[in-house]
Amino acid sequence: MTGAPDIDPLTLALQPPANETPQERESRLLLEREAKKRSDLIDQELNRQRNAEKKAAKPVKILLLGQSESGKSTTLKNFQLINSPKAFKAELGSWRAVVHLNVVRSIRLILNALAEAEIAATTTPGPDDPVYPALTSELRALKMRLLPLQQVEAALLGKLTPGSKPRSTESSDDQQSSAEVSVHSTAPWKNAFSRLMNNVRSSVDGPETNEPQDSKEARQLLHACSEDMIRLWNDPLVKEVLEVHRLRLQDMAVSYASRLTCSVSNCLVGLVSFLDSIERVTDLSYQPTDDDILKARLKTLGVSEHHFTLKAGNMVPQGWVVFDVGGARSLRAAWVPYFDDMDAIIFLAPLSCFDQVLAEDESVNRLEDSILLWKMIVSSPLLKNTSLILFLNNYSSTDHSKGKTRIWTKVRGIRGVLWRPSERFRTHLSMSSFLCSLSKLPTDELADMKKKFTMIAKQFSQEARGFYTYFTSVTDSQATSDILGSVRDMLVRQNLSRSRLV
Ligand SMILES: Nc1nc2c(ncn2[C@@H]2O[C@H](COP(=O)(O)OP(=O)(O)OP(=O)(O)O)[C@@H](O)[C@H]2O)c(=O)[nH]1
Ligand SMILES: [Mg+2]
Repeated sequence: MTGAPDIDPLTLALQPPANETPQERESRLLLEREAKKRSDLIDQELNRQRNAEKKAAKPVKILLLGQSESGKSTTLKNFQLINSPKAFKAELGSWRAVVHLNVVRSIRLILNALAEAEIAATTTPGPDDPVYPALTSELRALKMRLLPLQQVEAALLGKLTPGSKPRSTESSDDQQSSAEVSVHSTAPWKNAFSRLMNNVRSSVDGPETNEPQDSKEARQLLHACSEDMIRLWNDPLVKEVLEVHRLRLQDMAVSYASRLTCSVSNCLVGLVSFLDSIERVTDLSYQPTDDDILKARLKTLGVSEHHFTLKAGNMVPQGWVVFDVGGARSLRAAWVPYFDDMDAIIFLAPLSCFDQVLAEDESVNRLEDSILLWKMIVSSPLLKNTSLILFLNNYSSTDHSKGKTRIWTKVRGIRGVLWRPSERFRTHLSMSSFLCSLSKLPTDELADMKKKFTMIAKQFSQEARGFYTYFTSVTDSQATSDILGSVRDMLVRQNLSRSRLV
């Protein structure tokens, strides 16, 4: 069959007119070239925008690193408080249980020290040994009356990780008695607590009505012991016993003893605030404040991931992911898989660790460990392009009552540390409350500390990268909010400039 040739109408329309003159042809081609140029430019711009959007849509990833008790989880809580306050509030009930565990645990550590004092009274001390004061009959009676609190601790811990034993980095029975409250970050501990306390809604909306019997009993027992706990903590003899206990055990090379010492000293530092607020936190209607939650100690095991949507200035809100890790030595191998693809590391170096040893290894000074850890992180090839944000933490600690923390102030001989506080610094610390004094530390000492970490960052970084330092006190929510605000703005700017939008 024959007919008209099958010509595409669009091709037909685009064909040059049949009677086109050479000048018309010339100007048509010129117009076509210009149109093509414009079209290519538009394509290029669209591609660039697509790539930029792809990059901008990628969440900003931050990894919190540092040794145990350096303040990583406290920094994360600040992120939550600032960026998802509703979720933070919804967890009040869960945190109340953690605060109660903190109180019970610190009381138990004091009772342990009193028990040591009683045992020591039956033996003859060495010529240089600090000697325990004799316990009064009132103190002995107090100790007996507070023993049932151990059941409260066991009950709360038992509910913390249902179906499994509460985790601990320590193993023997004795050590178990001084073990820290810790749960694996993948364990649904908050759900477990919620079930235990059955109060997630009521903690937000009003009084609890449906609390399980065992947890109610635990709270009532805590409330009933409140006066005795206050009396114990305020007894000057107890302070003396704790001071002698610390000095004695510091000089002993017995592993368990040293472990207990550092447990007492390191942990009570974090728990003192609750010992000073026993009446308030054991009240039957107690609801934790934001401040309480920031100070409540719950050791992290494993790595946990937290998602936020943050808005910097008039920018489009952006996804952020913050990773919190367990800082104990045995948990550090789990960090490495997270090194890849991080935008920034926030490293927390605690300033309050000159005279402390690691809870998990009493032969290691905390400051030395922190410096070695910083070196390892700075020189890691996986992190060579990652920005470093250093929080020199505890700089301004105004949140502890004066005097009561004085027992932890003695700076004793530190052998083999990479950075040694000067005589002036040591005198300064030993004269005043350790925690309270940090806000008044000689500025040249702080500058030295900053210089030390900065030098390592410069010396061990394989490539040029962002490096920012802040003096922080992450239990101070206002100050931390300002710092996290500037970290956010800085990372947003950095991300934008990487995606060439600015
Ligand atoms: N006063 C004061 N206490 C702090 C500060 N930072 C942390 N703490 C306390 O120190 C304790 C330990 O803090 P965390 O944030 O749990 O420490 P971490 O680094 O997460 O420790 P791990 O989970 O064991 O790795 C808590 O009781 C905190 O309240 C600070 O800046 N000032
Ligand atoms: Mg933690």
